[in-house]
Amino acid sequence: MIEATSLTKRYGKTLAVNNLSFSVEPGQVTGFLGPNGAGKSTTMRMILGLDNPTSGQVRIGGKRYHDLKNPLRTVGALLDAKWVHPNRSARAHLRWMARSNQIPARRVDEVLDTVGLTSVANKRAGGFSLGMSQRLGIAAALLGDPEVLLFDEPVNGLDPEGILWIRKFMQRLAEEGRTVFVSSHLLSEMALTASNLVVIGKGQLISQSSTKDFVARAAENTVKVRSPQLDVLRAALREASATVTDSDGGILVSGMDSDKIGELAAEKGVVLHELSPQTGSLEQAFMQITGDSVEYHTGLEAEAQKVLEASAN
Ligand SMILES: Nc1ncnc2c1ncn2[C@@H]1O[C@H](COP(=O)(O)OP(=O)(O)OP(=O)(O)O)[C@@H](O)[C@H]1O
Repeated sequence: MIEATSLTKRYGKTLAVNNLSFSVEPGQVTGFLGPNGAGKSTTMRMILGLDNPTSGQVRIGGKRYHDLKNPLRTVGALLDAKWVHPNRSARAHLRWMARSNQIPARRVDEVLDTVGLTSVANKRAGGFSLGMSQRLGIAAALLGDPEVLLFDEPVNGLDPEGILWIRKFMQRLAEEGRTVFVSSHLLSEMALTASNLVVIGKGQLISQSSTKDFVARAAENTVKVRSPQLDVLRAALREASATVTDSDGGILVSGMDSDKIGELAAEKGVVLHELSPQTGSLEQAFMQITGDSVEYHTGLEAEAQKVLEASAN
């Protein structure tokens, strides 16, 4: 369990993390979502004692990182996959880490096997692909068999196979009862991976909820309607408190789902030519939730679509 209370970090004039409180429970993957520059990495560094809060605190299993007797046995982290001596083999790298943390050498082969790197254990880590480096980083995080695992943007730059592997792996770690906290700026990826979300923007908490609730809130749909009797329908919808805007020869309705609109049309004897829920508005809704000044990567419409498809399944 991770508990942040009024966590604040200032770098000169920049307030990177601002009065942030949240908790991360064991047994599930919790996504840490926010746009680039929102303060995710800074928060993770404070959890790991790599940076000191300006004020507030964060505890892992009730303790501050610096007060943990054997930190690697309590918390493992993947922050930067390329943090490996390039001429060392994967096995030598892990043995060196194990030695410096009083972890038995036999654990090295166990974690290599867990992440599927046994066959390349003696190869130079400097020659590894990004996907293999990520696996090695995860093996290192697992060396102390920790209860709590942190992953900072673990799927950045990975191919679809690598992304799928990491997603399944994190879910497996959570099923084993561990606390898994993973940061990303991609809503679609988090919607597929995490069952809970801590969402931040400009260093502040925007929401902490289940992923399902967050996506439902972000994806509040509009419905497109075409009809030869639009005037009648428009008036009936407004009377029923739905919001109606004209669009492309038809109307867009929000505040009422498609079932209800169809029933209302039937009641008024209105012929419908189209009644289609619009799902592309997730990005906009998400931007509203996360604030006006955030910058997201392009391609979010496609991302939004994937989220909606996944949440429908
Ligand atoms: N060591 C530092 N010195 C000064 N400013 C910093 C430092 N580290 C982070 N910042 C600033 O703090 C803010 C939050 O950065 P942070 O890296 O934590 O965000 P992030 O959500 O992890 O973003 P990204 O996904 O881009 O890494 C940014 O404005 C960043 O420029």
